[in-house]
Amino acid sequence: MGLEVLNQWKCFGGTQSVYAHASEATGTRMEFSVFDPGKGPAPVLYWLSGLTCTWENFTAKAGAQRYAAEHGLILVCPDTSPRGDDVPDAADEYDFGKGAGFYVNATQQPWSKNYCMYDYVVSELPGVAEATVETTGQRGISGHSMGGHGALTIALKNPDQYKSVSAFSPIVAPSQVPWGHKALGRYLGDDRAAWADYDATELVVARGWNGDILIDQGSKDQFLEEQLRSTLFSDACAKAGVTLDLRFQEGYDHSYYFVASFIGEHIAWHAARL
Ligand SMILES: N[C@@H](CCC(=O)N[C@@H](CS)C(=O)NCC(=O)O)C(=O)O
Repeated sequence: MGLEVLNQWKCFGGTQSVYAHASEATGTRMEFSVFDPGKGPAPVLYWLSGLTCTWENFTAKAGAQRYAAEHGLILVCPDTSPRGDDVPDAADEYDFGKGAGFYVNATQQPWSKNYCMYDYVVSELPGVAEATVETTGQRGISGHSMGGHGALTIALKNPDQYKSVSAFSPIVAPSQVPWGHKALGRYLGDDRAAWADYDATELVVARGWNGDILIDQGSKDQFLEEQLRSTLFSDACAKAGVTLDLRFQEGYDHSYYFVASFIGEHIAWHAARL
């Protein structure tokens, strides 16, 4: 399967690339970005973005390349859903359909044909993205909001594949918040047992985590109380005996200004563990 180079820029001594390919998991053309510091084999940090995003939000707004170059990490950022005219969507809803794949494998019609973002990120993207760079074989994962949910659930379910996990403003308990009720209910159906397999708060108790976890959460995040509810996850980690550093950052909101303010610390944190 061919890889199309959509763009390449020199950036902090390395290369920022954007690629497209035909995905087997989603049955669509998928785009993703890769930053390579270009100094030989490096670990890979996967970044999963939030609602309404593509690979571009993090790549253009977070300012992560400076720190990735400094610490010698490759960055890979996928899209947040399948795209294309033939892909079902909920056009008037920012929190469902395109731009809102929730990193699950949908089981319900009409979503199940294309909305297989879990398989895409876990089983297909690493092979495709890592063929463009030289890696050490080590992988970490992080993300923002819906992407924080993706990072936590994917790491907890695949500890052999991801050695480090962190998140910004993550959805930690989709089974208990409106964004999650809507997305999991429609992608997975009414059976709440199926939701538990994509719920970090449930997964950390069921599976544990052999390492520590870092979460940054803005205290003035407009979604904190209704949708994010970070302390549900810190309570679950305490119960599971998992070390979580949940940092409430005073005065910060949900935006990429917040992500940009702390991404350097997350990259250093991952680099120390990979
Ligand atoms: N008010 C936003 C709600 C969605 C939102 O805040 N999305 C976050 C992730 S949950 C984001 O990163 N948006 C894109 C950006 O800030 O670049 C909208 O409707 O676009």
